[in-house]
Amino acid sequence: MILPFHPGRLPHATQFYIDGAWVEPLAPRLLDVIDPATEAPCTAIALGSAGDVDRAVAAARRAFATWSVSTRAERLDVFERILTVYRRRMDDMAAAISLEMGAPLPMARDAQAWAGMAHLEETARALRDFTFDQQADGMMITREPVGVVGLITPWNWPMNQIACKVGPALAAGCTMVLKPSEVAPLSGLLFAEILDEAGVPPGVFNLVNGDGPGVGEAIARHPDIEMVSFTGSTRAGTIVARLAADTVKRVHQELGGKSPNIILPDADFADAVRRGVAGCFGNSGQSCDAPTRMLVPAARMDEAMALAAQAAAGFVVGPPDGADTRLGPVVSQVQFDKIQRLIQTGIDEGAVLVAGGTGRPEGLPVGYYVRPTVFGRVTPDMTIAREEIFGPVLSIVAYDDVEQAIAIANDTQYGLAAYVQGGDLAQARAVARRLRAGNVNINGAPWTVAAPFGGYKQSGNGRECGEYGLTDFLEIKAILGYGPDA
Ligand SMILES: NC(=O)c1ccc[n+]([C@@H]2O[C@H](COP(=O)([O-])OP(=O)(O)OC[C@H]3O[C@@H](n4cnc5c(N)ncnc54)[C@H](O)[C@@H]3O)[C@@H](O)[C@H]2O)c1
Repeated sequence: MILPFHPGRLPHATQFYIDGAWVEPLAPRLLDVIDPATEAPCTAIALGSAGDVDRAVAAARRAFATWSVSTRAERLDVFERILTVYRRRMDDMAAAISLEMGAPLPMARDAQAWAGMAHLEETARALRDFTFDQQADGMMITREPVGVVGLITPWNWPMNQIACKVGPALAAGCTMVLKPSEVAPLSGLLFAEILDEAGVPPGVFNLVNGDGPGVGEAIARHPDIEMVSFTGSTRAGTIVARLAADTVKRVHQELGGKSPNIILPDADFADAVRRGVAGCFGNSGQSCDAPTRMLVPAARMDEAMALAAQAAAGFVVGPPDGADTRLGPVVSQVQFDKIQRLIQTGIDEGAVLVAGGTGRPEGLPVGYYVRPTVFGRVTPDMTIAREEIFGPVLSIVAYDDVEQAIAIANDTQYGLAAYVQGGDLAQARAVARRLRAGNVNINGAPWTVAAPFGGYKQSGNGRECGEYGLTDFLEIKAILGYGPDA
């Protein structure tokens, strides 16, 4: 059994991890960390400034001289040590994530904290087999670390995102400054403790907490940072890209989504609808790749609405440590208010509410709890079919034929993920190829950490996970002079 996390277990919450040591911020400024289940502060962190970023970048720059030329074996050894400590502290990590962002404890352990470990394992595997040098056509093509990197992460899958950046940066030979989300900073602090105990060389990994304008923007514009890898909203991602342009940084963005889920006419319909509802509501709807637009044949809209409403009723909302809880609170007042506003907009624009609605679920007057909500007869132009809601809110949209389904699916500024359900696998695969998204899942195929993850269009650029993630942290150098007359 996982015990709820006590913030007293994080003795360095108001410090930063720079050059292998816990240090005080240059100018103390505190921010309460709010437990979304109680709406009360559970601890406080320090918010950093551009000066703190300078210190961290200087440490990373010094460490780059040695870490960038470390051997594969030395890096793999560091991964092994990190994983040993991570596995030992897995329950602590799960409890910290549950406290900071509200995930039910079992999910916080078996999905959230687990994902961090799985990405580190997969990155180590990719590193073991990776080809850094290739000789061909009189050249040596060699892949080298891109340099000092800035990593900015969100609150919704906090360790998943941190591991997806820190892992490949380490494997590539980069040194780094991480800024976790200030909304959910406990897991990042715990992760820094893990790397410290694992003996990651000083300066290779640095953590500065802070908000977007104070620390995120200082990272984005810093002249001594060569690349910034950002996961978060499209709004903040574009600010980062603009600020990074002056120093011609490489910018890797993992941004928002509004992913379609096409249920083809020959799918096992009841199963597909139920799976779609579960996919949309998981993590209280706070996943960038959630299938939030369910596309069904027009003739089966009523059936889809009934099945989805029935499925929604099975999602017990409650406190993260509740025995029956499937959905915890959403992360913050800001998110709660945004979701409420968008549910109301769905009603106002004429979508048919078949489950949930505005207000808190019965019996949960405190905490950012949202009613699992399903709208039917949503048209593609409605706000709830276009905007990322980031809560447990499903929109069911009708299509007349498969061509129209594909057109509706692709009619979005986003392109992160897509889903296809169908009996004829060849047809489902053909539809998958026509969807403009970085990940397409057919018939609920099991997820794998080896799958490259990233967006088309305004969902971002670059790819994370495994070998593809590692590649994104490398520069390519051609050394001519390997020909027959060299
Ligand atoms: N594509 C993906 O892989 C992926 C994964 C998870 C989340 N997301 C997206 O993240 C969003 C939710 O996360 P969020 O609310 O934490 O996003 P957010 O953009 O508010 O914050 C993300 C991070 O960016 C920082 N930030 C905010 N403003 C900034 C600025 N001006 N300059 C630099 N940094 C800034 C924040 O402090 C935080 O660390 C959703 O849109 C979701 O789709 C995408």
